[in-house]
Amino acid sequence: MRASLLQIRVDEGESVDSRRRRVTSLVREQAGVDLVVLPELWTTGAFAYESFDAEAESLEGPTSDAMANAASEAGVWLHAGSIPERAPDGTLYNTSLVFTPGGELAATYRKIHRFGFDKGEAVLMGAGSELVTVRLPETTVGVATCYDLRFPELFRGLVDAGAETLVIPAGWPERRRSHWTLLAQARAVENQAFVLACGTAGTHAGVPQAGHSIVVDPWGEVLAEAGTDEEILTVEFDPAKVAVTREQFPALKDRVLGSTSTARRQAP
Ligand SMILES: O=C(O)CCC(=O)C(=O)O
Repeated sequence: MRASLLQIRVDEGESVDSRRRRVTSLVREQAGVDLVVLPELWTTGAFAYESFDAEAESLEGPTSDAMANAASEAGVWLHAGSIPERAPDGTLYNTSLVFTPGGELAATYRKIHRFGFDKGEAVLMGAGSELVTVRLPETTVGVATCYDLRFPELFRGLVDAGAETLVIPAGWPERRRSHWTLLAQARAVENQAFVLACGTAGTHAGVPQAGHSIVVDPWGEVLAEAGTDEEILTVEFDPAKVAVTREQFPALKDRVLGSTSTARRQAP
């Protein structure tokens, strides 16, 4: 299976419209790969909080339209990263869009863990609540977004739902790049799954982006890693390696869920 991660440069020197046109062309040029992945909130930038409201769109908005057309023109599965979605009730969500090679919207995922603590995305957007997997011909993809990477229980839920390849669009800051790489490898090792994590390049809202999009195999080996600037990272991988790894080193079968009942019995 071949995948291209499009590590898009997101900075204020380029308008949202111009970036949307540029990214649409880049997706069209990926004909021949099976899966294309874009980063989180690449229209606005993940830290451009003040533009979320103005640039929010519905699931039938300009980004969704452009991505549907680009996916069908290229004939690829497209994880189009995420958009600031305005839901019918007015709530904003950080919503990922996955398109089939025919350009149909196969799945949406509203980011569950919002970043910012008591500001930014955490107060401007609503939280998703549903785990999402998508069946591709070669593999079952589990989707998560950026800050979700820090929450291993979400990924265990995706594995329980059948995920073999974990796709994670992000707008991860340069300041915590070491966490990004470490956590991507950790999620791959502990879940014995491929991890395809696609970040952004550039600087927006004063936050330099880490870049370093990364593809990790179920043994934790890094198959490909981008630099810091805009880059297309194309990688070939064998989805069958997930079953082989899980069979040869069946750690997932040894999961034991802890219980608090023992501790309660021992309490005075
Ligand atoms: O967890 C981090 O360090 C970065 C998360 C983030 O930037 C995001 O979710 O947008």
